[in-house]
Amino acid sequence: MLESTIAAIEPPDESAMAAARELQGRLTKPAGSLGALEELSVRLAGLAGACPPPLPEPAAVAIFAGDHGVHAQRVTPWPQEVTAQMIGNFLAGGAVVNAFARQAGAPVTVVDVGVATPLPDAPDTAAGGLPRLVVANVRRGTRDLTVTAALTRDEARAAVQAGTRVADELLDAGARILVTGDMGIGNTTPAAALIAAFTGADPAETTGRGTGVDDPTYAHKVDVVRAALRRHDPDPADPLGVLAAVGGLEHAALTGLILAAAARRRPVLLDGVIAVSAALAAVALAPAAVGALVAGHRSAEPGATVGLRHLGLDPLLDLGLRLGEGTGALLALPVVTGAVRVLHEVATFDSAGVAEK
Ligand SMILES: Cc1cc2ncn([C@H]3O[C@H](COP(=O)(O)O)[C@@H](O)[C@H]3O)c2cc1C
Ligand SMILES: O=C(O)c1cccnc1
Repeated sequence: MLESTIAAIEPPDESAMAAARELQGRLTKPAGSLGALEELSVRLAGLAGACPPPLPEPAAVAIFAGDHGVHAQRVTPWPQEVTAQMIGNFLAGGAVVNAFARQAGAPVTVVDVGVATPLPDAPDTAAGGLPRLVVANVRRGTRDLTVTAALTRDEARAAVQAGTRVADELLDAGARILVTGDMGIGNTTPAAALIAAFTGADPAETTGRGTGVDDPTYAHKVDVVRAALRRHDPDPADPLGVLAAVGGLEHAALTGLILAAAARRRPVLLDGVIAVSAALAAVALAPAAVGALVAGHRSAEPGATVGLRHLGLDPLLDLGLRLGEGTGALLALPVVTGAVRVLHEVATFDSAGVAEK
């Protein structure tokens, strides 16, 4: 199943890109005046194989949640139970991601792909507007990657496939763009390890303060990432092996979501450092998947910048966010829609009777 998804991912359609570039040049604005939006519109035309590409509406947010054995190494000050408790908050509509999703008009799906502690009772989602919960728990949290591989290869594959299934469901239901979200206390540590493994950057460059650790904890966290890489020596040519050795269940599921969307020529709006680490795995598995990726924002986590550089992606927003959940990506959604809307709605010099220079 994963192999057929990967095989279906094609490079961008050059003629649709050329048509979008040409159309941008005829619209009633100075050439290039929409800056990064112009190149984004060209990329989305290439992905869709059409000019103009479809408006990315409606969007759908998928928040993948998992726990982490490396939590035992005190890489985060928060108790592990907060992952499950925040799922309760998401399902009740009370988290930051819910506020931003309501603003964007995007439904939220919360996926338990590897939470370790019991989930709180879900509120009655029939009430309308509240997120849906999908239970696809592969195991109750990863193993401690400083001691052993975080996941078996089969577990990593199962988590990737959970992500592809969720993407397929959301796209079948009519979503035209997928927005990535994550929840998992401790998950910036495996993200830093994945980014170091796929880019070759030093753990000191890929590790950040996550929820806001103090100086001694930060130094320890860098050591933990360094020790994990030394122990497992993950091979970037074996992306599933990297995800298994030093990844997380939500990271692997996000990799699957990206691959499935790319296979169906639909864009994925990336949130923060967890999404970037998953994107590196997806692009290692299928290089052409990069054509489906839009970087929503530049997370304050330094690994996100290292990963985006490796992917050749420029983030749309740079607001110093360091939350995750999908928050930064949701704020960028109107920018993506605007970039495409220009190709649909703006008059040409010819049609509007506006003189050219
Ligand atoms: C209340 C709360 C809400 C969150 N929402 C997202 N995260 C974010 O912070 C966590 C990663 O940071 P670290 O690796 O330092 O633990 C993840 O759960 C991520 O989604 C949160 C964290 C907390 C505490
Ligand atoms: O940017 C992120 O994705 C992020 C940053 C800190 C904590 N959790 C997530």
